[in-house]
Amino acid sequence: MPSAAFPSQITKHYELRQTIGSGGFAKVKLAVHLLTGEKVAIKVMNKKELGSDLPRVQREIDAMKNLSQQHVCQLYHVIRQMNAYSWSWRCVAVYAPGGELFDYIVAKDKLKEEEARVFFRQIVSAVAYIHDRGYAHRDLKPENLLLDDDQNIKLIDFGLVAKPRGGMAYHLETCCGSPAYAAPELISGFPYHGNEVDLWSMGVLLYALLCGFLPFDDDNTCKLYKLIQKGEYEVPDWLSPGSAKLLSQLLQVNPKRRVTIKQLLNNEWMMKGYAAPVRWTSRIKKDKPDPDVLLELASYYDHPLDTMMKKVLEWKYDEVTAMYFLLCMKKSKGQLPELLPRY
Ligand SMILES: COc1cc(O)cc(Nc2ccc(C(=O)Nc3ccc4c(c3)C[NH2+]CC4)cc2)c1
Repeated sequence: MPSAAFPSQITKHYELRQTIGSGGFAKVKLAVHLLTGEKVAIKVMNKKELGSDLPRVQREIDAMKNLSQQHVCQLYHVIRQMNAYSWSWRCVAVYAPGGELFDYIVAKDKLKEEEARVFFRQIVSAVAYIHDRGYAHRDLKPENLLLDDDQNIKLIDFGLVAKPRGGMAYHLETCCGSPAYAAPELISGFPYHGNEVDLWSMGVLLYALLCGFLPFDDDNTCKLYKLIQKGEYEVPDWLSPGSAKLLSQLLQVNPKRRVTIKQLLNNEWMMKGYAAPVRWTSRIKKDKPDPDVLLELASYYDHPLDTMMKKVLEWKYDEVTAMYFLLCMKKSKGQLPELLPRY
C-alpha cells in the first residue's frame, strides 16, 4: 500500500496530470516522465473493476510488448501494484497529443481524398505490421487511432487482439469489436479469420474518413446487423470512381472476395500521388538499440556500455525500457544532448 513515505512506482518516475480518456474498466491519464520531461499516457486498470476482463488486460499488455512499429502505440512501462486487496495495473505508453482520429473527422466533417489517403496509408502500414506478427486487432475504428504531434497515426487498444495459435489461419470463435465496424461473418457467428475481419473494418474506416458518416448505421442493433450482412451502402456523389472502387473491394460481404492487406500495399488508389507502396516494416530496431541513447543511459546509471546494452535488451518494460524509449523520443526531436541529472 503506497504512502507518502513509500512513493508508488508511478510517483517515483511520473507526475500525474489530467484524465484524457476513460471507458469500461480503464482510465487514461496524461503524465510527465520526471527524468526526461517527456509527456506519456498512463492507462490505469483496477482488478476490481476488471472482473472478467482480466484476460483482456493481459492480452493487451502481451500484444503491446510484441509490437514496436512507427504507427503502433509504443508501450514503455508496466507497473503492477498491490493496493487494498487487489492488483492494479498502470501501463505507460506514448502520449498522442492529437487525440482520436474520430474527433479529427468530426471536426472536419469529412476529409478530402488526398488527406484520407495519408491517414489510410499509415493505418494500412500498422495493420500490415501486426498481421505479419500474427495478430488481428478486431476492433479497428477511429476511436482506436490516435494522432501524434506530427499528425501521424498511432494504433491503440489491443484488448480484443487475437493471436490465434498457428498464425492467422485459425478461425476465431469469439464475437467482439464495435457493431458498426464489425464484419458480416463476425456478426453471423460463423467461424472467421481475424485478418479478413480487420480488412472489413478498414473499409468502414475509409468510408467514414471520406464521407463523414458510417456506411451501415442504425440505432437498432438487429437492423444494423441486417444492413451489414446485406453489404449495401450509399455511394455519395462526391466520391471519386477510384475511392468507390476501393471501398467496394474492402466492403465485400464474402471475406474470400475481400481485398487482402498485401494487395492494399500497392493498390491503385493507395498509390495515387505516391512513388512507392506502403512501407509497413518497423523502423524501430529493438535488437539493435540506438548507440547515442545507450551512451546516455550508461552514463546516467553509471554502467559499462555492454552492461547497459544487456539491460536494455532484456526489454522488461520497467524503468529502463521506459528511459530507453523516452530518450529515443528526445533524440528524434533533436533534444538528446540535454544531459540527464547524474545520481
Ligand atoms: C496497455 O495499453 C495502453 C497503455 C497506455 O498507457 C495507453 C494506451 N492507450 C492510449 C490511450 C490514449 C492515449 C492518448 O494519448 N490519448 C489522448 C491524447 C490527447 C488527447 C486526447 C486523448 C483526447 N482529447 C484531446 C487530447 C494514448 C495511449 C494503451
